[in-house]
Amino acid sequence: MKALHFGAGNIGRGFIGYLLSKSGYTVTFVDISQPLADQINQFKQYQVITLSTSSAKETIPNVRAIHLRAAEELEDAVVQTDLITLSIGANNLKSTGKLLYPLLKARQQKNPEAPLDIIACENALFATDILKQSILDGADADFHAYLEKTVGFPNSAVDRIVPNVTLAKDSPIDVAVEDFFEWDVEAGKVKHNPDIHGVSYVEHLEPYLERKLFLLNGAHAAIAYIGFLKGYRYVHEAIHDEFIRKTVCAYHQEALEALHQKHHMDKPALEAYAQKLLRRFENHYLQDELYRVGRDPVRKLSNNDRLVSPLKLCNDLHLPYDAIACAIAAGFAFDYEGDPKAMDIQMDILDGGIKYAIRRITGLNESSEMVRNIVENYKKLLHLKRSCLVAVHALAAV
Ligand SMILES: NC(=O)C1=CN([C@@H]2O[C@H](COP(=O)(O)OP(=O)(O)OC[C@H]3O[C@@H](n4cnc5c(N)ncnc54)[C@H](O)[C@@H]3O)[C@@H](O)[C@H]2O)C=CC1
Ligand SMILES: O=P(O)(O)OC[C@H]1O[C@](O)(CO)[C@@H](O)[C@@H]1O
Repeated sequence: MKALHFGAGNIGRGFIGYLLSKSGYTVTFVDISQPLADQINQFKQYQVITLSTSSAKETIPNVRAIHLRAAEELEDAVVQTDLITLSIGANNLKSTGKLLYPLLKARQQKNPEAPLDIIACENALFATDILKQSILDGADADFHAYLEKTVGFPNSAVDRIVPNVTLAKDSPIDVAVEDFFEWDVEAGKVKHNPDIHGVSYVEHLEPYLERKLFLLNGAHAAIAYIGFLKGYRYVHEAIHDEFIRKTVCAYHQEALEALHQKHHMDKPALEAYAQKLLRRFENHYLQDELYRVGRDPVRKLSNNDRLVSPLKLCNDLHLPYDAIACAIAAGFAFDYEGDPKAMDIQMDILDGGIKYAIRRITGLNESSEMVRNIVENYKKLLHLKRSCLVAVHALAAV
C-alpha cells in the first residue's frame, strides 16, 4: 500500500507518517519547502524520539519526498497512491483542494477503478469536508460521480503533541513527540484503508473532534495566551502557575459540561480525559514553547475554532463560560511581535478598539453578553499584565 502525505512537518513526520509506516505503507511526503523535501530525499529515513519519563527512538525507514511544484512526479504519485493524508495547516486546505483537482482528474483517466481515501489531519472541525468542498467546487457531473464512487473523504481527529525541539538529533529530519496519541477516523466514509495501525474508526466523529479541539487545543491555547501575558516561555512552566491552572481547570469544567449536555458523553470519562490532559501539559521533556501553541491567533479565535465554538455552545445551553471568555480575552492580549497574525489583531485593537477587534476576528455580535464578558476579562488581564511587569522590574532592580 502506498501513502502520500502532504505536509512533512511535525505532525506529518512525528505522527501520521509514523503510523502509516508502522502499518506497512510506503510513505511519500509532499511539501512546499524545497529544503525539507531535499533533506528527506537525502536521508531517506528519520527517527521519532519519544519524550516522556522513558525515552525511545524508532526509525521510520524508506521515506521519500516530492516538492509541491514537481508537477509530473506529483501527478504520478497521486495516480498510483492508495491513501492521501494531509497536515499542512487548516488555512491551506482550500488551495490544496484546487491543486488536487487536476491531479485527481488525471487519476480518473489513468487509474479509474482504484479506490482511494483522502484524510485531512488538521486542528479544525471537519477539515476533510473543507478540502472535499474545494475539490467539488466546479466539478462536472462525471468527475463528481467518479469521486463519490471511488474516493472516500473521511474526517478525522488527530491528537499527539509534537513540539519544535532543539535537542541534539542524528539528522535534521528527526522529530520528537509525546508518548500519547489518538487518531479517530469516520468509519462510514472509508473506502479503501480500514486497517491503519493505531486508528480508531468511529461511527460518529463529532463528539471526539469537539472533545479534542475544546479540551486539548482550547485549554492549550488558554495556557499559551495567559502564560505569555505572565511572562512564561513553556507550557510545562505555565501550567504550574496558580492562576493559569485555576483558569484551565475552570475552562475544562465549562467545556466538558457543554460536551456532556450536547453529546451525552459520560461525565466522569470527560473529567478523567481532562485530568490526563493536565498531566500531558506538565510534560517538561517536551519543552513546548507558548509561541508554537498560541501561533496564528486569528485562526484560533475565529468563529468555528477551539475557543469561540465552546463559548457559543455554553451560551446556547445557558451554561457559564467565564473561563472560556478569559481564554479568548487572553488571545486578544497576545501581542507577541514574532507572530504576524498576533500583530494583525493588535492593529485591529489600535484601529477600532477591543470590541471592534473581537467582532472582526470572532464574528460575535458586539452587543452580545459573550462579547461584554470577553471585554471585562480583557481589561482584568491587562491589569494583571501590568502587575506582572511591575514585579519583573522590581526584581530586576534588586
Ligand atoms: N504539532 C502538533 O502537535 C499537531 C499539529 N496538528 C495540525 O497539523 C497541521 C500541521 O502542524 P505541524 O505539523 O505542527 O506544523 P509544521 O509547520 O511543523 O508542518 C507543516 C508542514 O506543512 C508544509 N506545508 C505548508 N503548506 C503546504 C502546502 N500547501 N502543501 C504542502 N506542504 C505544505 C510546511 O512546509 C511544513 O513542513 C496543523 O493544522 C496543526 O494544527 C494536529 C495535531 C497535532
Ligand atoms: O497546530 P495549531 O492549530 O496551530 O495549534 C497548536 C495546537 O496543536 C497541537 O500542536 C496539537 O494538537 C497542540 O499541541 C496545540 O494545542
